[in-house]
Order: sequence, then structure tokens, then C-alpha cells
Amino acid sequence: MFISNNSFANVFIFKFAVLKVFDVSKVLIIDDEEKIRTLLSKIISLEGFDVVEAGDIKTGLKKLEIADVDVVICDVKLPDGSGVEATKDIKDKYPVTEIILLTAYGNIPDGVQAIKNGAFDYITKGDDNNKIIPLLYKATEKVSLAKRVLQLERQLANKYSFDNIIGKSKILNASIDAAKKVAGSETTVLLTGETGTGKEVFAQAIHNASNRSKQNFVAVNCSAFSKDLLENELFGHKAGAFTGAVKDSKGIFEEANHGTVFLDEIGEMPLDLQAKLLRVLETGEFLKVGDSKPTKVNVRIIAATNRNLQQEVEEGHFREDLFYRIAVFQISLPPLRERVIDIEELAIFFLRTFTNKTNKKINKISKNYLEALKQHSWKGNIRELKNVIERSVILTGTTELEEDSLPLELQRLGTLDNREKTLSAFELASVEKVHIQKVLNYTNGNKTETSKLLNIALTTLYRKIDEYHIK
Ligand SMILES: Nc1ncnc2c1ncn2[C@@H]1O[C@H](COP(=O)(O)OP(=O)(O)OP(=O)(O)O)[C@@H](O)[C@H]1O
Repeated sequence: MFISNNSFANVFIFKFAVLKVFDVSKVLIIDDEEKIRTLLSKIISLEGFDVVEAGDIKTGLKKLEIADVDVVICDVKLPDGSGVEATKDIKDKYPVTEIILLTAYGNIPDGVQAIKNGAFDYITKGDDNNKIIPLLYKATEKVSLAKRVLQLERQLANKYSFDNIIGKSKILNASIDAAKKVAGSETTVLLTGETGTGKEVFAQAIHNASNRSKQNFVAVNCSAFSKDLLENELFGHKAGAFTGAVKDSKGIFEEANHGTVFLDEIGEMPLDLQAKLLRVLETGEFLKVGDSKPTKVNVRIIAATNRNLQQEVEEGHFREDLFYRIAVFQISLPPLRERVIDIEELAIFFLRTFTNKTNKKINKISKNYLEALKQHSWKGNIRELKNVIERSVILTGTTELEEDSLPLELQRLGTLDNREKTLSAFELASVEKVHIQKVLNYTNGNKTETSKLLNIALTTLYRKIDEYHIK
């Protein structure tokens, strides 16, 4: 039982009408007494909140799955369990949602336990009538702040600007200049380049330098989904569109409304989705899966590919009209082997990143190590370099990165000045060294097992390890 006083509604509608400063928040009332639910619902709706109701915990949990609820007002004694216990389950599943418990008169322990279980607060039915609306405002304020923090954290994690794109080479700077010029416009941009050349980093820098920087930047990798999943990911769906679609769901285009959508690996997008994308580009409209009414959005598109899209068009894999629509402004990102001059700066940057993470005191990169980096062909570009440095930092126990901490395929088996001490890549012994190292890796460094697998005596293995300087 909750309110018996009818003047309650009038007092609070008057008192708090002026305080309506938040977006419409959704409140779920879980109470088995219909009269109370209806009255509470009326009062809360009059305050401008969007209200949903449930008569028991099970129905309440279902409503939580379907609606984006900010605050739950929950009775303690419900036909299928206790609201105090349900608080725990709800907070586990929806940590941002706040819960206000309605406890029985004089039952403080319930309230205390509810707060221990994560409730925002509790009020005593009938006694604390005048507290419900102010408490609701406080709870919704906490929810909006939590949502804002989540959004800011997401933005911060993605905060790339042109200033922290590392590299001084002319070829990279030409790409940066072009990107800076186009950033402030609304033009669709196509970034091309091999894998790991920094296309996503550029896309984020363009977004952050644009007028849309305070809005969402949402990235999707078109090659990571099947056709149906990608359609759902991009455009969202209506409840009931397919088995399991219990509630309306926003797609990436809606999430990024007023912001930027980054379509990575656009060359992998199936042809019929390309038609839908063209429509978004031309009209700003699309149909959600299972919907008959178009949804309108305002997004800027930045696309990226490591394929030759022109060739994909010629081969019939990519729509020509879409190609011309997205390739308005193309920026190509150079592979790392074409900007060897940037390798040192990048290596120092990643060394700093990983020593900070691991608390190691490595502050130097040896000449040989750097030379080996410069001679490598870097098919995985900056991503590969980053991984190589991370590996070396893990393996290094001194203050300097040495060549022997590099993967074997990067180690130059001998430099010009100490050729006599090391092995030429053509010598049979170099193959033996690599093979022993591989078997040692396979056995996690277990020498007895390694010698057995190699079919040599353990003493021979030790001799060879010493001879080839295997670590
Ligand atoms: N100029 C740069 N300075 C520092 N880090 C960079 C730079 N460019 C790329 N990186 C880093 O290299 C990695 C690969 O970059 P990114 O994901 O942007 O490449 P990509 O071209 O989009 O790759 P893919 O085509 O495989 O999606 C990331 O970890 C990124 O942080």
C-alpha cells in the first residue's frame, strides 16, 4: 500500500513543475497493487516522466529488457519475490539504472539492505509521500550524469588529433594536409591504404577536427559481419523484425546521428547493402530491418578500404554510383616501407607507451635494433611495428632494446662489421638456429623435451644454444 492522501499529487505537481530540466526520463513502477501503480504513474507522468508499469518482478524484468529505463520504483513485497533481492539483479544487469524501494512502514532493515544491494534510496510507504518526486529527480540526475560520463569516456578513448599522428615524412604530411583541409567540410572522405597504415586514426582525427567533434564517432568494420548482421548493425531493427528482436534497436547510423560514421573495409560490403548506403548518402534516409517508415539521420561518412575500389567496380563487386559518391575526396595513406624515415620516431613512441604500461625502465634502442626495423618490409605497417615493440619490451630485461628481442624473421643474421661472429642467412647453420629456436618456443623452453624432439643429446642442444646465442 502506498499513498492514501489525494492532495499528494497536487502539492508535488505544483512544487516541482519548475524543476523540469532534464530530458524525458523513463520510470518503471513495479507494484502489485493496481490502484497504487495507477496513482503513482499519474503523478509521475504529470511531472513529465515517461512511465511504464509492472505488477511483479518477472514482468518488470521483461519491461527493462524492452525499454531504456532510467529509474525503477519498486515495492518490496511482490507476488514473485522481494524487491530488495530484485535490486541486486537489476543493478547487476543495468548498472546505470537507479532503483528506489518502497518499504513497509517501520521496516528500516529492508531499506538498509536495499541500499547495500545497490538501491539509490528507499522510502516508507505512506509516511514519506512528499519525498518521492524530489528523489526521482535526484535519481534521474545521477543517471544522466552516469550516461554522460560513459559517453565522455568513450570519446576520450578515441581522442585522436592530427597532432598525435606520428611521422615527419613528406609523403605522410601530404596526407595529413589533405585531411586537415577536408575535415571542416561535410564532404564524404575515402581513406585508402594497406592494413595498419592508420586509416582509422585518420578518420578519428578528421572527425575530431570537424564541427561534429562533440557528437559521436561510430566505427564499423564491414568485413566483420555477415550480410544480415551488418544490415542490422548499420540500420537497427524494429521489435518483432526477427526471432529474438524483442525491442526496437538503434543501428550505427542512428547512434551517430549528427556525428560521423566510419565504414572500415567498405569494399567488403555486400551489393544490396551498398544500395541502402547510397540511399543514406543521397537522402539521409533508410529503413530499419522490419520497418516500413523511413528513419532520417544527419551523418557524415568516412569510408576506408585496402582494396582497389576502381578495380572492384570494373569487376562488378562494387556499385559504380556508390564509388563516385564516396570517392569525392580520396586520401591515400603511405605504407610504412615508403616512409622509413618515420620508423625511429614511431619506435620511440611505442617504446614509451609500453614501458609506461609495464613500468619497465627501458630508455634506449640499440643501433642494430633500429637498423633491423628499417630493413623490414612491414606488411602489417604501423600495427605490426607496434606489436613488435610490445613484444620486445616484454622480453627485455635491461635498459636497452636489442636486436635479439625481435622476432627471428626481423633479426638480421649478422651485420657487416661483425659478420665473422654471426651467421650469414645463406649458411645451413642459420636454418638450424631458426629451427632450434622454433622447437624451443614450441616446448616453452623445455630443453629436455626439445632435445628429444630434435633427436639430439641434451648436451648437444646446450652446445648449440651457446654457439648460436639462442636466448
Ligand atoms: N601515425 C600514427 N601514430 C601512432 N600510432 C598510429 C599511427 N597510425 C596508426 N597507428 C596505430 O597503428 C594501429 C593501426 O592503425 P589503424 O587501425 O588506424 O590502421 P588501419 O589502416 O585502419 O588498419 P585496417 O585497415 O587493418 O583496419 C593502431 O593501433 C593505431 O593506434
